[in-house]
Amino acid sequence: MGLLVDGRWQDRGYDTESSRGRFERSQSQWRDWITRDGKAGEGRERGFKAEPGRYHLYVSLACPWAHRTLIFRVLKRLEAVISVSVVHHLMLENGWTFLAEDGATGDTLYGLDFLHQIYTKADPGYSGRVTVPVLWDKKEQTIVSNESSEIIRMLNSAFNEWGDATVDFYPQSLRAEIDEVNAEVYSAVNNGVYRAGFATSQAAYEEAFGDLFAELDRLEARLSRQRYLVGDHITEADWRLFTTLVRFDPVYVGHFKCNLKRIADYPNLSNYLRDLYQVPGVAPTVDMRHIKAHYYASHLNINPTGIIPLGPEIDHLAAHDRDRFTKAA
Ligand SMILES: N[C@@H](CCC(=O)N[C@@H](CS)C(=O)NCC(=O)O)C(=O)O
Repeated sequence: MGLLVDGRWQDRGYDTESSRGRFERSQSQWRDWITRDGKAGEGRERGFKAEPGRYHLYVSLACPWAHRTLIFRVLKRLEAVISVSVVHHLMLENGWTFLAEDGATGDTLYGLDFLHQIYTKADPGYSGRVTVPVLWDKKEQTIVSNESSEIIRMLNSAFNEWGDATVDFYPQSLRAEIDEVNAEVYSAVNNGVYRAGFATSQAAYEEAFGDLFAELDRLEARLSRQRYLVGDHITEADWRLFTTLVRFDPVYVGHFKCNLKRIADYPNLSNYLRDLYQVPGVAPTVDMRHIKAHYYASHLNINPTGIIPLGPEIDHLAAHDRDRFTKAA
């Protein structure tokens, strides 16, 4: 694990010393927008026009943030419109690499060795973390965005001419509620598992752990009343929660010490997880081998032997009971 400083790669972990053992996620630095007409996003200078074949995603199948973008690409039917490269699941001294083994594709655009070279191709003086997902513009040869929450909004609305315009995961009328749910889920759950797992003080771990399970209890109650997080239609909020839930029992319970309960112990959350998993197109985006191997073998500060546990056994294709809401409606 490392980062770029003035364009030079340095092998360094997260600094938790200055924050009393707390893991604090850095802000993503590339925040431009692809729009239908090519106008720059609000407060931005560079504009990017939606065009088929122009853009590319660099993802890891292990990463929950990158996973969101893959789900949107599939469900918005953008596979032929936006191409993808998959990094290798191991992230060690060189960060994410393009070793083309075990389901990783290599860098299908330039044949580079490391993801950090994509960042320095876009900005030779870049300082910061080298994260997936990256939304890349093949025409301008630059990064449009490395912020998954914004990339999924672009995929949701900018490419409707070529994708499925009937699918809208961020409808105007639900935006305020979606944003509200996202904010809670982000800090306590999506980022919460990392705050627990990467904490280097007992107090920081316990704080994250408390926030996480309090929020899972609230979500369990919410999902006892309605099929999805925001009513009876799947929205962006559901996909953002899904990518954390699907990793929870196999990885976060053990590796990140989020072990008060498993998702399997929450009837509504576990049925909801199966419901989302069974949406056509979603299952192939879930690569449990990459997920487990990445976390357990890349974070050697947490798991020094790199041994990847074999369990648990989970059947995401088992029946779920979520139709009960639709039928009652
Ligand atoms: N805010 C970013 C976070 C992305 C992120 O942290 N990705 C992780 C993988 S799960 C990563 O690439 N980490 C490498 C690092 O921090 O050095 C987003 O949502 O896109």
